[in-house]
Amino acid sequence: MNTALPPQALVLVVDDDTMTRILVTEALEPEGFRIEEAASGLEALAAFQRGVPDLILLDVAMPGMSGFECCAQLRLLPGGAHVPIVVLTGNDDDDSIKQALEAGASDFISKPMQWRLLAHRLRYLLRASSALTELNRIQESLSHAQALARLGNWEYRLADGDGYWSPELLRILGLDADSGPTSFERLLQCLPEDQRPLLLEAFMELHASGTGYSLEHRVQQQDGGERIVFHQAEAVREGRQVLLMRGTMQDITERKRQELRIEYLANHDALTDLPNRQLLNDRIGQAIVHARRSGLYLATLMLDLDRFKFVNDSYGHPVGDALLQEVARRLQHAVREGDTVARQGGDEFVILLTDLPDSDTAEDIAKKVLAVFAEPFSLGEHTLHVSTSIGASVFPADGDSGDTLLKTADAALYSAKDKGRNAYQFYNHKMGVLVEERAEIEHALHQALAQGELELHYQPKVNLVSGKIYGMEALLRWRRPGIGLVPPDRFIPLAEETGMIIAIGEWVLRTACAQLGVWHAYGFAHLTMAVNVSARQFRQVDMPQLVRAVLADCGVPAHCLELELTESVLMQNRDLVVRALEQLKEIGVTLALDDFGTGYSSLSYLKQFPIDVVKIDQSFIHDVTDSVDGASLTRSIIAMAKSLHLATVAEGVETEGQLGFLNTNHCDAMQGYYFSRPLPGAEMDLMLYAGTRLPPESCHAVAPQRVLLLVDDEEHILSALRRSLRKEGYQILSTTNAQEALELVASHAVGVILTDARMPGMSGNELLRRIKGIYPEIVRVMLSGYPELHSVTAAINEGSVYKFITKPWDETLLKDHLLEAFLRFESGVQRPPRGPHGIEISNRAA
Ligand SMILES: Nc1nc2c(ncn2[C@@H]2O[C@H](COP(=O)(O)O[C@H]3[C@@H](O)[C@H](n4cnc5c(=O)[nH]c(N)nc54)O[C@@H]3COP(=O)(O)O)[C@@H](O)[C@H]2O)c(=O)[nH]1
Repeated sequence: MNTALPPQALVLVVDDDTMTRILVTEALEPEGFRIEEAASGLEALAAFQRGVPDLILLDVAMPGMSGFECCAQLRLLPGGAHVPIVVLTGNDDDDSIKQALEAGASDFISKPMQWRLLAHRLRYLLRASSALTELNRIQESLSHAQALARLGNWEYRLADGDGYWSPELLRILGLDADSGPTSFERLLQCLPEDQRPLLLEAFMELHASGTGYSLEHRVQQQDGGERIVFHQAEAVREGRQVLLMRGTMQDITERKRQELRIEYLANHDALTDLPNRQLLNDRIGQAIVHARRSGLYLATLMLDLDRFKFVNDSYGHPVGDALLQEVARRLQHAVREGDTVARQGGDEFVILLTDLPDSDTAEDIAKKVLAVFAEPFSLGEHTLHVSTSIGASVFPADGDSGDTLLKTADAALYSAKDKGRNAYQFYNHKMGVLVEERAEIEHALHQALAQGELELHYQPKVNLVSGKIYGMEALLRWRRPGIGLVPPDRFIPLAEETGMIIAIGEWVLRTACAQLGVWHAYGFAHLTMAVNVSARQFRQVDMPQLVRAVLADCGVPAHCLELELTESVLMQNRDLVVRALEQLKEIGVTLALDDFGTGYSSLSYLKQFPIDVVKIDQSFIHDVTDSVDGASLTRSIIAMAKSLHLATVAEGVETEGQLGFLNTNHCDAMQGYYFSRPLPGAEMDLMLYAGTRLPPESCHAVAPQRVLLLVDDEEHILSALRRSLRKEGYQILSTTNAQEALELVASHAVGVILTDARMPGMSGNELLRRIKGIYPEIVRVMLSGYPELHSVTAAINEGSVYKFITKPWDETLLKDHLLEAFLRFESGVQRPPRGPHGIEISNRAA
């Protein structure tokens, strides 16, 4: 404790008697004090406000303001509360002493004073005051520290039963300082009844033997609130006798809450609040023990939502999350309270059914769970129809541990998915064989890359105008020791699932580019190489960076590398994929969309990605010669791709008929067994050196250009239209004169005519009527500032107009409508106008 005296302490001497002031000064100054004098109470107050002294000597009997009054007022001044004030009283004047102490005096000195001792007395008082100030400071600091640590303390003296509770202890107990005795009995009453025996026993032991205690218990505050405290106590003994007991009590409510929350989160899924995998495993373990004892059954139903990825990708993650929450809610309602619905992660849920009388009951519940999905899900503005697949396993038949029950349910889930969506499947032994087979392939595949068992075969792609090989597709094979050549379908899905596709995919890219580099070096510098990229590679690998590195390592120009992506690549995390594809385009790589037609393929969808090539899936090509649908779908895909300036490659061409169809419809390139199967690099060398190609009669001429005729009597309209359409790749003819339009149609292979309605000489209606009569295949579009009903109905009645576009036109829609008109022209079908009265006026989306 710092109780050093101030050097040259300042003493304010307040006395109306000049002689007393002089004598005090004479006695104190030689002892090192500084003196300030005041002859009245008012002077004293003024002097105090000029500078706070270290001590005040104050006469009580003064005219005007008395010493008592002055003392009381000094105490109220800033800094006045703790200054020692010593009053000067008459000898044995008990009343004055009492009155002065009540007014706030610290001490008194009776007159006549003993001048010799005065300095000693004042020094002692100054030291005591300094010690008191320091004590107050420490007390305050301790209180702050206790409040900060939420830790209070108590003491209990056995001799007199007196005790002390710190302010923080009172706060923890929810009590006021003056709300009663600080006894142990009262402390005990602060605990809820069920907790009291715990503390009582510990306290008795402390009292009897001095053994300290550490307890966690609850306390009940007066307002009903409860806190959790960590309570420690010890005894101070003299010999065997306990003199004092003291303890601390720390409020650990928040920490406890957080611990409980952490424990909860460790066992629950944050999105749905359902038990997570860890808690589920625990529950299955307990349920197995219980089922063994009771002889009852239990079942695990493993659910995987059908096409959940599509929901996430199409509507965004917030909708996906809301769907998972709603599924969790419905599943909980569908089962009994004692059953567990858990979320394994992603869109996978597991239901643990306990206390089943037989395994048929599990089947009934599986049906009930499927029915839960019958009702569409209303998620904000979206209404979604979602189904699930369920794989089920039953204890004890399908597994006697949590792990095996989940594995067998998972195998059954695979089979349920295979059956199609919205189905359940119980585990059976055959699935077990498949599971083992998978495990074995997985193990062997791990070795395959390191042991050089993977190889690439190359399938040529042929240009259908020149008939020449212009590129290759690299196709992976696994030469498995003792088994032979394993096709990729048998192991790529597994490699995808396990993540091995990352290393394998990089090996494929490097090997294919290295082979391309060799072919370029041997004079086949025009060749391109297509490499398949899986969805997981795109998700987990920085593809642009990898491609850049591989191209640099192999010395292959970027435009010669083509990456084949499936729609599953595009459908995941759309923004990320678009960014990566744009970077790949910047590098100069060609991007092809593989297996087109099998997924969600649509025109608008294709427009979103920087794709260069569309590969028409072999299932369509297979059908072109013997199915009307196959033929018309393939024709539409080719026309649609052309309209987007994308090249088309037909996959899986096996027959001359298929090739003929592709030529007739101006497909750009083909690939398939008709020309060559995929071959090892060395065999492909021979084919390249031999210059193998399609004969000219198996090829077609360059596709004719689309010819558009614009007719309007106003030249500025024509030039605005030409400007709007200049990048669409059309051959544009234009005229201000309807008669000349007829001549242009006669001399050019016009596909679509776009004409103004009102023109001098011959109206647009008349012009189109004549064109329809002579060239019915030309698609006729009217551009009119006056969509008057009579001219529209006349044109419709005659079937002479395919579409109306009103002036002023929306540029994007104009392009879309003309493109649609050309597609119609190319498919050879003139569709009648539509709408409630057969009218279609198209300056807005039709
Ligand atoms: N992520 C990766 N996927 C790859 C890789 N290598 C191949 N694959 C994919 O595996 C699938 C099966 O490929 P594969 O067994 O090689 O079959 C290809 C051709 O052999 C086959 N094909 C070619 N022409 C014909 C034909 O005339 N008839 C017929 N029945 N089949 C034919 O088609 C497959 C072409 O594949 P693609 O052009 O990619 O669609 C397949 O999906 C491959 O993509 C790899 O390294 N990584």
